Amino acid sequence: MDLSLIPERFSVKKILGQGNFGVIYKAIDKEANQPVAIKLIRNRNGIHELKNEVKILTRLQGGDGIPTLIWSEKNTNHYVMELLGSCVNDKFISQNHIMCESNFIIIAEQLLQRLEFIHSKSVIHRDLKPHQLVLGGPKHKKIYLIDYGLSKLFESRNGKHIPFSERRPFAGTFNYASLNAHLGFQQSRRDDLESYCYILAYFLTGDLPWRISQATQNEAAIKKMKLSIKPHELYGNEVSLSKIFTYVRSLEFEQKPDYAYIQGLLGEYKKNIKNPLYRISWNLKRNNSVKNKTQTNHSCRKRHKSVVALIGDDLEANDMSATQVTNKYPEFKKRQKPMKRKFISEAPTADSLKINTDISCCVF
Ligand SMILES: Nc1ncnc2c1ncn2[C@@H]1O[C@H](COP(=O)(O)OP(=O)(O)OP(=O)(O)O)[C@@H](O)[C@H]1O
Repeated sequence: MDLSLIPERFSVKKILGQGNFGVIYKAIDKEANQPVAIKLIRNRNGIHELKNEVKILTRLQGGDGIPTLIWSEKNTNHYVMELLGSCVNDKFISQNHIMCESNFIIIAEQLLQRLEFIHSKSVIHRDLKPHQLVLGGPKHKKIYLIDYGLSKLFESRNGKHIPFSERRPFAGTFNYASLNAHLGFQQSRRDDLESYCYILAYFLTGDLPWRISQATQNEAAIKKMKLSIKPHELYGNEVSLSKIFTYVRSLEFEQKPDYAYIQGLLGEYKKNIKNPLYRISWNLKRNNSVKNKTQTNHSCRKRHKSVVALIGDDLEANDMSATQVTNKYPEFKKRQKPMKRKFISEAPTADSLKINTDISCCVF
């Protein structure tokens, strides 16, 4: 990586995270005497995306859960932003793809607020996925939405919506992209919300219908499944979540989503949570999360119901950690195998996309 253009003011310490386009470093801002994060693109191919990201981030500054931009300059290969904490997806994977219902609803509500905010600034994200949710703020209890490299303005300054068009190059990540994005339609607010629905299904069940089978790890198969997917296949008996998906799928291209309606449906889901917490907590025992999961009659969970129930009992009776649980129940461990994230330095090839469909993809 070419770190030579980073100003003296910043002293680079270590790599925090990597994506398809960039590497994120932790650094110290010597002037402000505070830690920061630097996003550096891997090669010149990413320069357009970096420029776009800085433009969009500038527009979104001040929004809740939006990383603060600290330093940027034209024609350079990096920018500096506020240092955030762990990626929510990494936490989720480290907890064996289990999320307690309190965390689930907090994340669902906060992500909806982030989307409403960015849409109010005429921005669509176009690459929503669990990796783009990072913890930050006081005690790292808030969800930040990151990575605006593929984002786009959907309306002009005077509020005129971009026109609908077809045969658009794909922008996004196959597993979480909307059906319209697969079909090559111009994206709009509704497509961010469809990706939102897939993120919710992933956090709720630990997977997505098209992720479960290795055989379906390619775009054509994912698109085919999304063409015929029914809400219950994503959310089981969670009626309120199914209603969100049905509503989102019914939105017109230019239609402003009714965020309050979606929030209301999340509220219905929330009513059924016993002892909800008001801040994110990754303490499995305290949240009684595995047991909560067994209480929800969901098709994806049903198949593993007996082993999950045993684990729930163990967690309660023996105060076991998640690692102890997975060691004791290899069947569970096998199911909860963490997804591998493959980092590539070049634009993704068809083959690499077949291996890992969580790679962002866009032709500018
Ligand atoms: N401000 C930050 N503070 C701490 N960690 C961060 C920050 N920004 C990003 N990260 C970490 O770096 C990872 C990669 O960041 P990002 O998604 O911006 O890279 P990318 O190359 O654009 O990824 P993609 O492959 O999705 O395009 C994130 O998942 C997160 O874990």
